[in-house]
Amino acid sequence: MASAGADEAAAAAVAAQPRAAISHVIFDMDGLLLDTEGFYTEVQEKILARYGKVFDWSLKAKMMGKKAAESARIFVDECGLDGLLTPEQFLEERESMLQALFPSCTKLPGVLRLIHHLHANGIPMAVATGSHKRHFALKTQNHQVMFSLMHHVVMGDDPEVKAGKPSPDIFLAAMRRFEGNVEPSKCLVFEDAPSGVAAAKNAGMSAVMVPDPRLDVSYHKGADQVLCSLLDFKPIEWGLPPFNE
Ligand SMILES: O=P(O)(O)OC[C@H](O)CO
Ligand SMILES: [Mg+2]
Repeated sequence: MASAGADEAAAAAVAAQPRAAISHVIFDMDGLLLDTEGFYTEVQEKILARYGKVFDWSLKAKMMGKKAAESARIFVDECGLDGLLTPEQFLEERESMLQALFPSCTKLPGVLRLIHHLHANGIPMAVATGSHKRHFALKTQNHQVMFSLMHHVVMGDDPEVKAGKPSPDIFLAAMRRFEGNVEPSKCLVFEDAPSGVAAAKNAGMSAVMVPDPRLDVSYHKGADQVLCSLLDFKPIEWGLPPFNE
């Protein structure tokens, strides 16, 4: 067993050489802060079952994190539903089911601890979500306090977000809305989706991925760090103030 002295020396070494000198943090929302991805899966499984098809995780990996219209197009194309269902009909069909589910969403493990810690230490935070304004309101209605700690939120239907993730648009817009002149290399993005990790990297930022365990590990590549849960995040590795526990 390592001695207390050895533990302290290891912590000092990590602090002396962080992976990056992060000053600003940007969070994805669905599947990262809020446990909403299961709702999308459930509803999409139901719609696809009507066509005798099964919704699987390779399709999920392509759809998650995207703007609604983009993920609808992927759903129709990948499932071979052209001529049977348009992307617009798909969005309309899933809408009432999603609206009923979103308000009951819960926070994912470790979210509150990390956000309160960063806030207490004066680290500016933002949210960058592919969700549009109407869905954002439904998902966050029971999590207002947490979102009030964000400097700002950028949504998928924001005029500055021309293309959804993996385009860097949303993360660059989030970066520009912080006060001062913030460099991408100083921004750390937390994401659950492969397209979100790619968007962060395309923006020149660091990316910590917290994927669903059902997502194949081949989708982890590109992330600077992959964690099972936000509870495993060690701020000191990124030049951020350490937890006090
Ligand atoms: O993961 P987010 O927060 O970018 O949300 C994207 C979609 O709304 C859900 O996949
Ligand atoms: Mg997400």
